[in-house]
Amino acid sequence: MTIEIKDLHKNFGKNQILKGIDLTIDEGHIYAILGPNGSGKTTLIKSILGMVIPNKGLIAVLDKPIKKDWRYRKKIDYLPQIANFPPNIKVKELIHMIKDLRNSPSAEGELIALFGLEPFLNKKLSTLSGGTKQKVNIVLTFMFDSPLIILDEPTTGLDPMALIRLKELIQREKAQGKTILITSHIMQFVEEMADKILYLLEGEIYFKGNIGELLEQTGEPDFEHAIAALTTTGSHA
Ligand SMILES: Nc1ncnc2c1ncn2[C@@H]1O[C@H](COP(=O)(O)OP(=O)(O)OP(=O)(O)O)[C@@H](O)[C@H]1O
Repeated sequence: MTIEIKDLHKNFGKNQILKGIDLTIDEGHIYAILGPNGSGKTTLIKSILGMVIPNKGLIAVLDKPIKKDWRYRKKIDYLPQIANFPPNIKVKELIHMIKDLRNSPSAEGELIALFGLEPFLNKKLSTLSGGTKQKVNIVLTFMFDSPLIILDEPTTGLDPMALIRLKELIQREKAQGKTILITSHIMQFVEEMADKILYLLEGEIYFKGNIGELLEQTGEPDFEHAIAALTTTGSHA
């Protein structure tokens, strides 16, 4: 398996966000991490990345516990929900900076062409539109060749053409046997991309399974209504 999580707890002050998450993420699948706003999706992702330190529990990535050993991070490509890069640097400078930091082979040229970013390479980040910034972030995420890819709200601000490109890119990575975790509130995107659904509610994994199982369990006619039904009624999976 790629990731194993046991009894993971995270509090922010008195706020219990994750209340005992047990989860196995298998290689070669696309997992959607779903749940209402504030349910802890980003907290779970950041725990896997070592950016949030759990209060209790164990996380192992690629068969190694992540505690006190940060080298595993080189095996993960991460697209954050909100990327905070210095506004005054140019797109090509940012790409070079990230390449230098990672010091791994990268394939940014093809991705720049795929998302039509050539005209923006000499522009400062602060002058870009939201969607163009997101395309730059996608290039930064996909230009390395890591076995695990984590995408937090990857579709934000993308136009239809860029969305099609992103979907092709994700499928291509999956076909190479990579493991991909995605959070998104766009149910059509999730339905098209994910083969496993994880639904977080009140600090626990409330549902885990594929879309067929979700429809069967909720008795709803389609995916969007099934997810909505999990929030309001439903029973533990
Ligand atoms: N650093 C922090 N300090 C205090 N509280 C935090 C911190 N990070 C997250 N939280 C709280 O933890 C809860 C879960 O946040 P998180 O961002 O994980 O939710 P989410 O499921 O990703 O939400 P969304 O769908 O809105 O992106 C929220 O109530 C949030 O306010």
